[in-house]
Amino acid sequence: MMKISVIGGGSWGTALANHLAIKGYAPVKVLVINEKYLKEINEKHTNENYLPGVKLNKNVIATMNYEEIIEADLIILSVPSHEMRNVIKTLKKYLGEKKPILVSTTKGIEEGTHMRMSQVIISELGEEWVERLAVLSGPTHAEEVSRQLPSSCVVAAKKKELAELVQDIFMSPTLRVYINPDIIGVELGGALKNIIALAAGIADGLGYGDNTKAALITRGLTEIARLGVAMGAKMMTFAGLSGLGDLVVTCASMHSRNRRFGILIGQGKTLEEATKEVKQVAEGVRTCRAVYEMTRDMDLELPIITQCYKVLFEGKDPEIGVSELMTRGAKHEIEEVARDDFEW
Ligand SMILES: NC(=O)c1ccc[n+]([C@@H]2O[C@H](COP(=O)([O-])OP(=O)(O)OC[C@H]3O[C@@H](n4cnc5c(N)ncnc54)[C@H](O)[C@@H]3O)[C@@H](O)[C@H]2O)c1
Ligand SMILES: O=P(O)(O)OC[C@H](O)CO
Repeated sequence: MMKISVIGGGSWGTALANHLAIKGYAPVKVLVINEKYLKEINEKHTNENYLPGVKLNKNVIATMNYEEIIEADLIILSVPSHEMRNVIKTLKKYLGEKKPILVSTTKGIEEGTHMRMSQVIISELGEEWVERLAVLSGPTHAEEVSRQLPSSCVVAAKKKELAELVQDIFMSPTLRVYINPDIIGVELGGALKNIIALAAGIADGLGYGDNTKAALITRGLTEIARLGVAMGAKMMTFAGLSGLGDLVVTCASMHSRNRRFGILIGQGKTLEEATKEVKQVAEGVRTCRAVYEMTRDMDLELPIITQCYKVLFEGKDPEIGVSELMTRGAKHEIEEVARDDFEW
């Protein structure tokens, strides 16, 4: 059986390690950066800060040692996007000649470079790693996967054989895994939905209703697809698990850190206050800034993302932001590129 390890002992890394340990992989080593979590996972088999109330499989073993992590045939990356480059730089030092499969589960875009996570990884490790790298994304809150509630996700990789191998490793009666060759679309779906989840949370915080939420989800998906296609993704990927699927779960669930962050902003809290209160990583905040900067000079209409940026980073009153979204010029619902069957 393959040896598996995980870098990032937060909610998602721990939930995935537990999932694979339940499937029979043993041990699944998880890199943590704090003695407290090391002791708690190895002695009590819990990670209360990140997965309250969840009893972990005894084969989930925490370590603070990269030497143990690189012994694996497959390494899962579950760190915040702003830490990915540092993590890969460190990993590279330990890898030497080893070439494990890497599975990125991080949903974000790097600020400054505007790279997707797989691009960050390849830029540090080199092009020869493209065929060793897969991306896993989809509507999978750690709180539910760790309780084995039926969930589904998607794996993208350059080579079909690698996507199928990773599919087989993660697939279980409670986690159904699909494959998709569109790495760009799968990564962007997971990263961009976080911005729309912030916007949905802001609308909730303002006291708006389900109609508002549905409008944000639907028109948010249009923006995700518009930007995604401009960046080389395939349109249909956004109708899948890493697009619509993850967007729905994140905008609707109180598990979502991004949605909870947005609610606090809608209630009038500052960026700093919301960051302190949510504690764990709300990826949409950095991703919103990265996307705003990346697209500022592009001829792309991204009204929800733009208003979200202005509310988060320019102190704009969110009610004014919503009002400006509502009072833009009248529009056709369907994108120009797909309008052939929709003209009068
Ligand atoms: N939580 C979920 O339900 C979920 C589901 C799917 C994908 N994701 C994605 O997975 C990524 C991680 O999310 P999370 O929910 O686990 O976040 P989290 O805040 O719960 O945990 C992040 C973990 O990364 C660790 N970490 C930070 N810097 C590190 C470093 N340099 N080296 C090693 N570890 C480091 C932290 O100590 C923490 O344990 C995010 O991109 C998120 O979008 C999360
Ligand atoms: O808690 P969030 O908002 O980071 O969402 C977690 C996952 O991306 C849901 O699939």
